[in-house]
This record gives sequence, structure tokens and C-alpha cells, in this order.
Amino acid sequence: MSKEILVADHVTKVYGIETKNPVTALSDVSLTMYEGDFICVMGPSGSGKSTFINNLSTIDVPTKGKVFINGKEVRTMGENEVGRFRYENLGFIFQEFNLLDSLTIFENIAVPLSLSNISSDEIKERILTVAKRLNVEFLLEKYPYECSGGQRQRAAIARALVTKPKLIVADEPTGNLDSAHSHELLELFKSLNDNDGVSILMVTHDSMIASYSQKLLYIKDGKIAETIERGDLSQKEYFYKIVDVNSVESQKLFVD
Ligand SMILES: Nc1ncnc2c1ncn2[C@@H]1O[C@H](COP(=O)(O)OP(=O)(O)OP(=O)(O)O)[C@@H](O)[C@H]1O
Repeated sequence: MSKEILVADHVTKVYGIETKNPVTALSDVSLTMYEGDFICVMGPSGSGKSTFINNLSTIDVPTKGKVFINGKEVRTMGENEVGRFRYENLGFIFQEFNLLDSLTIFENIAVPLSLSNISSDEIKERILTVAKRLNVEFLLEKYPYECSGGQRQRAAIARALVTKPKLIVADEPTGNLDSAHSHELLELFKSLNDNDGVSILMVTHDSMIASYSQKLLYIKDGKIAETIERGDLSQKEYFYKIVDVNSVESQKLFVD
């Protein structure tokens, strides 16, 4: 049986708890993610998708409930341990790329490896390999401000993958990519998932992109309202199920 990589146990997140207007963005959510899972998170704007993945992946701390990664409760880890854990296991891809403007694309991709003991030859080789996969090898000597939005996003993805993470956490990773590059990225995710056993937790609003996953969580009002498993469905059949869930849930937003 596959190993549990991430467990969320009755997680609640309230923003502004000390203020007059606290917002419960996540309400008593539980999830067990196994090694090799490819899970996609969808839901209306403001439903709590980013809060969900941030609280599950050490970026933020829940108000109530527990998160375990590789069997260890995140709250009990010291800051250094969480930092090391992130470096060794997680690859983050966000819509904001946070590339450093004073560094070239090559140097930006190298940043996560600067803490490692890897030789400079291997660093170079790893960067070239990942840059080729993301089609940014011709940009390695350029600075981020010399690149387009899509190119910067692909460079940021290369930076997230250069450490060979066991779990990719992605929030709208295709937000700045055109359709062809979006599908290329998802083919890459699928190959990392199928062939390298990399687990993926991804937020998207695009049903086509979501159809690359194996499981879909539909979040509404800070709760998991629906779960769909791809199972034996073809990608097309799964896609139609995802479209259905989204349109049924959207229709519920209309008040007669
Ligand atoms: N730092 C914060 N402080 C206060 N409220 C917040 C904060 N971050 C998010 N929220 C609120 O929490 C709720 C959930 O936000 P979240 O960003 O998780 O939603 P989302 O589903 O990812 O939205 P979108 O699809 O628009 O990105 C929203 O009502 C939002 O306004």
C-alpha cells in the first residue's frame, strides 16, 4: 500500500481571528494524500482553495486541526526543520513567480540548490536538463525583466523542479501560460507523476487542466463539497465529469 505523504486532520483556518470581522476560510477539512497521488483543487473564487493548499504545505499554519507530512506533525517541527523539509521534499509553483531581478534565469534556477552539497558540475547539468524540459534553455543568460510573463513562469517552474521534489504544490501554475505551454506543463506533471512517483497537489480553475489529475476536490465555502476520482475513466470522460460538477455548482449560485 502507498505511503501517506500528507494528512490534514480537521483543519480550520480563520483569518483576522483577533479582529471584529474574522473570516473562516477553511472549515474542518480532512484529507489523506498518498505518495503518487495527483490531486486537483477547484472551486469558486474566494472558496478557500489557496488557503487549503497553503495550510497543507507548511506555507501557513491552521487555526485548528493538525497537518502531518511524512508522518510528522508540522506544528511540532522547528523552523529549521520545516525549512529543510521544504527544501528536501516540496516544489512550490505559484502564479507570482518571485524570481530575483538581480539574478539571471540560470542563477534563479540555481537558488534552491545553493544550500545543497551538490557539485557545481552537477548543478549545471541539472539546470540544463530542467531548462530544456521547460523550454527556457535559450534564456539562461537573460534577466527576468528581459523575459515575457510566460517565460518567467516557466523559469519559476524550472526552479521548483530542479531539487527533484517529492511533492509539487502548485497554485494556478498555468495562469500565465498560453494553451500550448499549459498542456506541455501538464504533460510534464503527468510524466513526473507516472514515471517518477512525484505527488502533485494543484489548484486550477481550468477543467481541461484539471483533467490531467487522478482526483478532484471541489471546494465551496471552505469545505470539500465534492470529490471525484478519475478511476478507469478516460481523460475525456473525466473532463466532462469535472465540467458537470463545476456547472452544477455554479448553477447553485443563482437564487431563483
Ligand atoms: N490574508 C488574509 N486575510 C484575510 N482574509 C483572507 C486572507 N487570505 C484570504 N482571505 C479570505 O479567505 C477566503 C478564501 O480565500 P482564498 O484565497 O483561499 O480563496 P481562493 O478560492 O483561492 O480564491 P481565488 O480563486 O479567488 O484565488 C476569502 O474570503 C478571502 O477573502
